[in-house]
Amino acid sequence: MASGYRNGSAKGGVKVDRPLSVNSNIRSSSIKSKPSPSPYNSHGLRRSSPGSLGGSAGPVKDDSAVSGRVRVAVRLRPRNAEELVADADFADCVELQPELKRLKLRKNNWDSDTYEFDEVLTEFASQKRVYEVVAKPVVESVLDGYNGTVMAYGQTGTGKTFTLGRLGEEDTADRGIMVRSMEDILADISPETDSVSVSYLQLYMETIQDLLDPANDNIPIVEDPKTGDVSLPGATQVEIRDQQSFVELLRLGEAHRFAANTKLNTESSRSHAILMVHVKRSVKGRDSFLSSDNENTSHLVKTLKPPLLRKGKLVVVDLAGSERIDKSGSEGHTLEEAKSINLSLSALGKCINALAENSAHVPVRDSKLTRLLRDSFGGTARTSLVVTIGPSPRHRGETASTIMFGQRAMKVENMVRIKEEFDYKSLARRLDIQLDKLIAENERQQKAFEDEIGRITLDAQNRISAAERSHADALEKERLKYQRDYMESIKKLEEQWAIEKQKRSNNQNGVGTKDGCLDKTCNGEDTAVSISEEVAEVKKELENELRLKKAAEEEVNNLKSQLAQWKRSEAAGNAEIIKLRKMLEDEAHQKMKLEEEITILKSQLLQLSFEAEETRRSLDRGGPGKIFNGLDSLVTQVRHPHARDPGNGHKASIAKLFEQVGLQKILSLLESEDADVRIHAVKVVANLAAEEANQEKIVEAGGLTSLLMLLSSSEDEMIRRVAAGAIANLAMNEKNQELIMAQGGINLLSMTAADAEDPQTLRMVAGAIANLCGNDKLQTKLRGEGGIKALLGMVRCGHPDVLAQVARGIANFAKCESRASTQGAKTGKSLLIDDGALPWIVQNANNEASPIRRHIELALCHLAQHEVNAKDMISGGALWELVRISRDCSREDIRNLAHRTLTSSPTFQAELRRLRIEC
Ligand SMILES: Nc1ncnc2c1ncn2[C@@H]1O[C@H](COP(=O)(O)OP(=O)(O)OP(=O)(O)O)[C@@H](O)[C@H]1O
Repeated sequence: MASGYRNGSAKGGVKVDRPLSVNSNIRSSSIKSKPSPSPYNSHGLRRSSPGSLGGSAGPVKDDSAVSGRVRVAVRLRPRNAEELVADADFADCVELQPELKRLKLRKNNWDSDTYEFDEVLTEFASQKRVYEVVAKPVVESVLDGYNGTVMAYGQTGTGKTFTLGRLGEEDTADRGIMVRSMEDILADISPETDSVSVSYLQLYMETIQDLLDPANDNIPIVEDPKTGDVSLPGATQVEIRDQQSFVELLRLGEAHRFAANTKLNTESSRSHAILMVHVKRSVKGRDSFLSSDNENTSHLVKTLKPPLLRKGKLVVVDLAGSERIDKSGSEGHTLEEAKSINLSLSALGKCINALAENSAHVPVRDSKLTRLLRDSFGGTARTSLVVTIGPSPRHRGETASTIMFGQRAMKVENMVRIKEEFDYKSLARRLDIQLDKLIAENERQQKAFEDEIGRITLDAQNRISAAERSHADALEKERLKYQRDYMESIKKLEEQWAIEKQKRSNNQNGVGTKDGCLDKTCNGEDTAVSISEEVAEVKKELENELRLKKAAEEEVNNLKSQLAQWKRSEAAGNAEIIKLRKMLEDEAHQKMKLEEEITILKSQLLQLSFEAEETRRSLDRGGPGKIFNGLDSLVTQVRHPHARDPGNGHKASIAKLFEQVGLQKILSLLESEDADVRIHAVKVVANLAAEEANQEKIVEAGGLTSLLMLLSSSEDEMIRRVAAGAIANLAMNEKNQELIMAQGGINLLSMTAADAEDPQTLRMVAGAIANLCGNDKLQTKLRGEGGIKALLGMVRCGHPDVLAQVARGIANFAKCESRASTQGAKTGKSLLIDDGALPWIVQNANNEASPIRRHIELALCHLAQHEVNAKDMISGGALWELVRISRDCSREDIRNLAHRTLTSSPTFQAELRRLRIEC
């Protein structure tokens, strides 16, 4: 409202309290002038009567706001019974000059102030006239799509409710503005395209209550920050279809309104009542282009525009009475009510003053009343105010204050604006109907088309069958004709033959005349010759026919065999296609399997490259043989106590020792009585075992067995540590791995692991087991003999070197398992999971030591490649780690592997979807 109020200007040039002499006869009288006509001093209404507040009407442009001053009428109530008695000896405090639209407020018997209003309604003014001048122009505006307000202000008991809310059920002449407004609205709208709905509320003690649903008693005011429009979406809105239901609603609302019996009014309203009438109208004429009868759909689409919807809102406000608390005799709760009413009315007064004076600040937020009326004063609505006054000189002060309120309100300029918007809903509805029609039409055409095709096909088929039939008939006729001709010619020939035969026998019987005999004989011979020629010819023809028939039969047979062959080859072709298709499917299947294998091989390659890198780093640092670095000097001390040969001489001296002493001898020293010698011997063996070239010889010579013996029998931890280191070196070779397992190595290593405290011993043991974990054939045995548990048991020491070996062992094991699962050699979930490795894996998946982290990341990827592990991994929290690896792992290849693994597993995918995690 603040902006709305601020926009108000005093264009009307209202001069308040500036005395203006209008009649020299009236001494000391003064006129409080009516504002000079503003260029926009009309309501801009087409239908308002000349007597309306609107005055001369001018059209309002649809799309722009125009200035519209608040119109104010004053209405005087007739003396009531009490006043007729109490004020019998006194003149009224006001004198009205309706024709001049002036009101004189008596100061005393000889002096008065004169005020001009837009309309002055005497105590004799009918309700009809009051409606027509105060409200009708506003109602018409609302019907045109503007917001409008009609409000009554005045001292309690002066006729506000009488003016606005009278239902007029006993005497229709008494109908007030609310009832008459709805009558006009319902008469003007079209029920097919327009709608009217109402809300009825009261503002009581700063809370807004629904008069149509009193339980709804704390309705918030919602202000659109863009448009400044105020609405009460929490209020009940009832659609009105007829006047009777509206009157019922008003009666219902009135029954819920707070009222009290005060000294000044037995039925005094203690709340501000607000009736909101929402009028929605479709603007005709603009949407004719949407006619669904239009056959030409392209034309329809080209001209498609949404229809316009005009949304006018009429707000009728029956304010609670302004009153002097002492006069109204309010006390207790009624006193509180009175204070609240006065507070809100005074907030309204302040806002109107600020607007009238074009003040920069309008205190609109001081009360709910002013917030509700922000559009009515200084906003976009057409506003008409009726100030009601009583005649009693005893209430002159209140009457004067009401008049001043009205005078100031006359200075408030609103910028009235039409509320018009595109009716997309209606457009959508229409388009839906249009679309349905088009679809139905399309279906109809489609059906007609299909019917036509069917008809043509049937017709063609009939014609073909008819042609085939007539062709067959013709052929048959032809055949019969030829057959008949043939039979006839045979018959003729036979007859001829019989005649000739007869003739000949006759001739033979007539022998006696020599010449005649001779002649006859001669003739008979000629005839016989010609007949036999003819017979020969017929025979020839017959043979020819038979040959042709045979040829035709052969042709038919030939065609038949061709057809059979063609059918055979078609069947063969189909079989070939099926075969090829099957091959194609097999190929696709094979390809898929190969792709899977490639993925696994890639992951294994990754593992191997990682291990190679680790080994290289380890070698750079001194490697697993680091603890043996001192051996050279130790051996030298045993064998050559004075020698000092560090660095490069180390390997050379061991090799020399190997050559000089011989392997058997060195190995036998492992069982020496002398503990020192045993220590040095085991170190020498360990050093030799670090060289791949020596490993086979050591094993062949029984070195592995001796080293394993040392693990089980030696009390000395150093010996056990070095022996374990040597075994770890030997365990790098696949053949040795099997031997170690066969000789119960895993048990011995497990026992050593369980007893040892020294991290370096544990590191050696873990390294040995980790190497064994990398052997595909030993998986089940290693696990069965407790290898995984031994490995996991060593994590208790917490030393990063030990943890790195454990992680390597787990990664090796997971890799082998993954390989076995892919090849179908293993079903069921991972033995690592069965042995409880998952929690440690998950816990260390993000270990800050990169060797541990990398091994575990790889182990997780291997485990995740098999759907059978997915559920345990999810419940164990491994999914989060996989997601982390797929996002954050610094190694792109591992990152990609994790991502591939996650996206190819349906179980992981389902869980990720459930958790709404993008991967
Ligand atoms: N113009 C009028 N002609 C006849 N009677 C009237 C007129 N105006 C008011 N009255 C009567 O005066 C009394 C008080 O009127 P009304 O209740 O409308 O006053 P109000 O201003 O609404 O009072 P409040 O503010 O206390 O609610 C009613 O009995 C009403 O019938």
